[in-house]
Amino acid sequence: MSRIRTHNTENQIALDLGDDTATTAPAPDPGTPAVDNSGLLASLAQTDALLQQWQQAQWLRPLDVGFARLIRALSEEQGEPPQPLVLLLAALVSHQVGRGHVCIDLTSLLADAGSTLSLPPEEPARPSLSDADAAELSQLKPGDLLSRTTLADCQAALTGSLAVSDGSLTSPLVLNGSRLYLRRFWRYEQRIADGIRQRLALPSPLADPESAPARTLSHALDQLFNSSESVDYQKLACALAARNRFAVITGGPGTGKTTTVVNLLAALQAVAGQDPARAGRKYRIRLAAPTGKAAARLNESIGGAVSRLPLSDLPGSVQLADIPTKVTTLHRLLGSRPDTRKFRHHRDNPLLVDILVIDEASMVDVDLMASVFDALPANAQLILLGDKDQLASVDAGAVLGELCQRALKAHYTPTTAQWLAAITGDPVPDSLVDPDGQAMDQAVAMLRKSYRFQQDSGIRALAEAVNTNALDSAMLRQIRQAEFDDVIWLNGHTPRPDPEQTLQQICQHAITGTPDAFRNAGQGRVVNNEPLAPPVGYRHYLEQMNNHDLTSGSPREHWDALAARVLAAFNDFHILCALRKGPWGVEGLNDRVARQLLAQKLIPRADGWYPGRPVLVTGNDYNLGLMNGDIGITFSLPWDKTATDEPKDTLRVAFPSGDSTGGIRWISPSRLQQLETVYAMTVHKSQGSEFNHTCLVLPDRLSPVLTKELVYTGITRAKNWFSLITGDAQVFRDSVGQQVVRASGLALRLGEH
Ligand SMILES: Nc1ncnc2c1ncn2[C@@H]1O[C@H](COP(=O)(O)OP(=O)(O)OP(=O)(O)O)[C@@H](O)[C@H]1O
Repeated sequence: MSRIRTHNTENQIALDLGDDTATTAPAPDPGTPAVDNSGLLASLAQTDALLQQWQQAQWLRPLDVGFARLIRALSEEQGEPPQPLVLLLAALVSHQVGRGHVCIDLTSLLADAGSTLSLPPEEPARPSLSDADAAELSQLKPGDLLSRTTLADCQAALTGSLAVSDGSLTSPLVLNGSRLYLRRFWRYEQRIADGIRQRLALPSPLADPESAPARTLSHALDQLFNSSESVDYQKLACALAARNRFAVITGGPGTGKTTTVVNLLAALQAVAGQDPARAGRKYRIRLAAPTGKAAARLNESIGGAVSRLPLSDLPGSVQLADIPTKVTTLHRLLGSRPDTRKFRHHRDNPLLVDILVIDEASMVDVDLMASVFDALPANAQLILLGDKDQLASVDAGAVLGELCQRALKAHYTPTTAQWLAAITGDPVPDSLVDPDGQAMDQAVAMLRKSYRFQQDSGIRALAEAVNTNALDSAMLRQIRQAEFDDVIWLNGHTPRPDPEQTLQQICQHAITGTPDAFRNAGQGRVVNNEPLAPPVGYRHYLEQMNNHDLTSGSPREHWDALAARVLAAFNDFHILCALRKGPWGVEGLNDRVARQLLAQKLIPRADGWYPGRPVLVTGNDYNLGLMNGDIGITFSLPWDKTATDEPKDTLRVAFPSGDSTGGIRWISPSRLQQLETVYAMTVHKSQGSEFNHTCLVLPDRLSPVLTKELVYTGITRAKNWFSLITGDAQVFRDSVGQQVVRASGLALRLGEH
């Protein structure tokens, strides 16, 4: 039987899923959707009509329907029209990729189509839909259509289709057991799995604990760690990661991921320095993060950690210059080019690197992770750092989460446990040993102790309660009654508050940070032996902005220093939302907060460009050196005066330089293309950031985006103060009960070998 092939590349047929206009397949005549007696769609035309209706109701994207049509057109071109079920599944797998899944798991789909697909969505259908159409839609949900379909039916229809293969052919769809993929995503997953497996199979020169390199490692770790704990998980993570060409170090906020990786790099350089075969040549190390913001944050923390290294105590004459402190974005590292998702570095032009460390790896999607593996030399070491419990990447995949699925119990084999004990001197707890541990388990280390938060920290206790599904009435009472020093639930006593009043309360909170609501009005806290200022709101940075005596004659450095202070002050408070749209979302709250700031005369206007406007960059701009996620603040500067004119103020947006110099880039608003005002941002966008005081706003209705991971990520963005405001108290509790489960086959593939 002949199979559908792509014309030139596999991507052509798999469509560019970022581009809604990518398909040209015509829309066949819509008939009236109907189901036959078996509950299945009777014809291709009816299937198409149904998909079109779902598109009209915004249940599906035009891209999803376009993809199904393309499958039909290509099959018909080859004289074998597909079954209606194949078209339906094609549209649904495309829909799932749009929701962050790498594939669709047919077993879950058939067991509970409604929640697997999140269809119908909880948001109301488009208002333009007529009552009759809406009524019809309500009868034809994917769950109803598939209620009498079995996995065997799906597999038979798919394997009988020209558009589907097991991956050995360049068909647009790939079926692997019960998982159906768009081919492009199947390839990403395969490239990642191959890259990991190949690295895990490489022999390690450290495998024999009695060998010279292993003894050097052990000696270096002893110098780097001097914990009195019975098991030092940081030291254990270093040893494990040193042994493998691929390793993952996961841990919650402040568990010492940065500290651990700096020690690891120092230990590896010590081993390299002692290795006669390398003749003193140290490893070429690069540090990267998925966003500019995450890279900047690591830049800030890594310098300090490197400067504290006891280098003179280490073997191998490790120098400060051997440990990098500059962090770049992954896109920059790989060499992104405008208008293509192909990078400059790939298999045929690999990166010149021996060790690559990626921080905030939970934000890396399958597409980017596959590109990382492509660009790495085969024997280069890859170390992923991140918090497995955070939200997964915005785009498809949850690579870090999947790799860390078994991290809690570790599953180290007795061999690994003995090796770790020999190298670190600490016995591995029995609870972490499993004779049936898989190869991947031997490369994952979890940090288990938070050093950033004090024992009595409410932020830490609340984050842990959310993460472990232990949000009990005692915890709710504690945050309602401000029993912790650092956490408040501003309207926690009101189960269903008046929406308008709550939105006003959010705006007021945004201005002052409501210090009085915190225990002791936020006074008297000491953190790291330093007194901590009470929590603030946005008034704080706006006052900093106006509180200066600079003039048009002031040197540029003074303006830079002012901008740096204002940007730092802006980091002292932030509102995070679960949603983008609506009054509880970023769009509604940005508008409201701006109007409130205007009403209080803290800003001169509430729309367009004005001094004080904070902006979030929403796309990479390599010409300007700005990355998606960068935050800048608009200033009015007296710089453009000419000799004869009156001084004329000019608006410029100040952005941190993004390197470790702490410099400022001043950019004219007219040059900025992709941005939005950022008094409020989504929790998704806030990943990789940290704010002194974080306010999490949850809406008045539950929706599928409100999950445990979202709430946990929101809470852990708070460094010293956390406030919660809810449109409905129950929504907070219910959100924590919902979990993100992203369909993917990566863990399975790695477990198979
Ligand atoms: N073993 C340790 N003993 C004492 N303090 C430590 C230890 N490890 C880390 N710290 C301190 O804890 C704080 C957090 O450490 P670090 O920045 O390495 O954690 P992280 O996991 O990278 O944090 P984040 O969640 O911000 O990414 C730092 O102040 C660091 O100096």
